[in-house]
Amino acid sequence: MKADEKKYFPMFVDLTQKKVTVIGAGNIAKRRIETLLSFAGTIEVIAPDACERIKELAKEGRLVWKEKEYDREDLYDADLVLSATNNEKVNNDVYSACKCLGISVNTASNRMKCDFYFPSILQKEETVIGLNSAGNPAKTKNVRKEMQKWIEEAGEKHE
Ligand SMILES: C[C@@]1(CC(=O)O)c2cc3[nH]c(cc4nc(cc5[nH]c(cc(n2)[C@H]1CCC(=O)O)[C@@](C)(CC(=O)O)[C@@H]5CCC(=O)O)C(CC(=O)O)=C4CCC(=O)O)c(CCC(=O)O)c3CC(=O)O
Ligand SMILES: NC(=O)C1=CN([C@@H]2O[C@H](COP(=O)(O)OP(=O)(O)OC[C@H]3O[C@@H](n4cnc5c(N)ncnc54)[C@H](O)[C@@H]3O)[C@@H](O)[C@H]2O)C=CC1
Repeated sequence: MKADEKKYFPMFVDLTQKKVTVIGAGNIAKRRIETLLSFAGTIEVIAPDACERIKELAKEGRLVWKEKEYDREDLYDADLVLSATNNEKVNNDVYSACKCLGISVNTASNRMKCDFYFPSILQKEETVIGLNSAGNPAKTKNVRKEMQKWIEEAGEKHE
């Protein structure tokens, strides 16, 4: 099957007892961590430098930031790995190591190196809507914005 003919199955996964290891602590890592905060048991971030928000979350004890460059050892106790550094070589190494270790991995810089795609998420009470467009993030972002409007409008109608 060609990559652009694939469809991704929306499996709703229990991460509450799992450890998610994020390599990199820039914009993309931050965006994804903000989403994961209410779902994942433990979040560990590996990066020599982190954006302000990630530093703040580390201070608040909501994640663990290891201020260092990535080593393969960082992956050993991970249940799920997100690789989001701005260094393609590092992202590729994280991907290869995870494949050897049997850990599910997402590589933000390369759609071909993902066991799963990171969803766009909408939440209302206990309902979670996860969106994916089989590798078309711009489309997903537009659909998310449209749906957000519908949900807000529907809420207003019921007030
Ligand atoms: C395949 C996928 C794999 C994965 O990473 O999971 C992937 C891959 C890549 N994205 C890239 C670029 C951008 N991605 C976004 C945004 C989002 N990307 C997300 C998911 C995914 N992105 C996965 C499948 C998505 C699907 O099919 O639905 C979202 C849903 C979730 C999230 O990131 O939180 C979030 C929208 C959230 C929302 O707004 O609701 C924006 C826009 C922006 O940032 O504002 C840009 C800028 C340009 C543009 O618009 O295209 C690049 C090139 C990187 C480079 O330049 O090197 C790659 C690499 C590649 O394609 O190989
Ligand atoms: N999938 C997606 O939605 C998108 C993916 N991207 C991809 O994500 C990558 C990251 O983007 P941003 O977060 O904006 O970059 P950024 O420059 O904000 O952050 C990069 C982070 O990687 C860390 N890093 C660099 N070398 C490292 C190493 N050896 N070990 C551990 N951490 C290391 C840095 O300390 C920094 O925290 C981009 O290179 C791009 O390819 C970009 C836009 C959207």
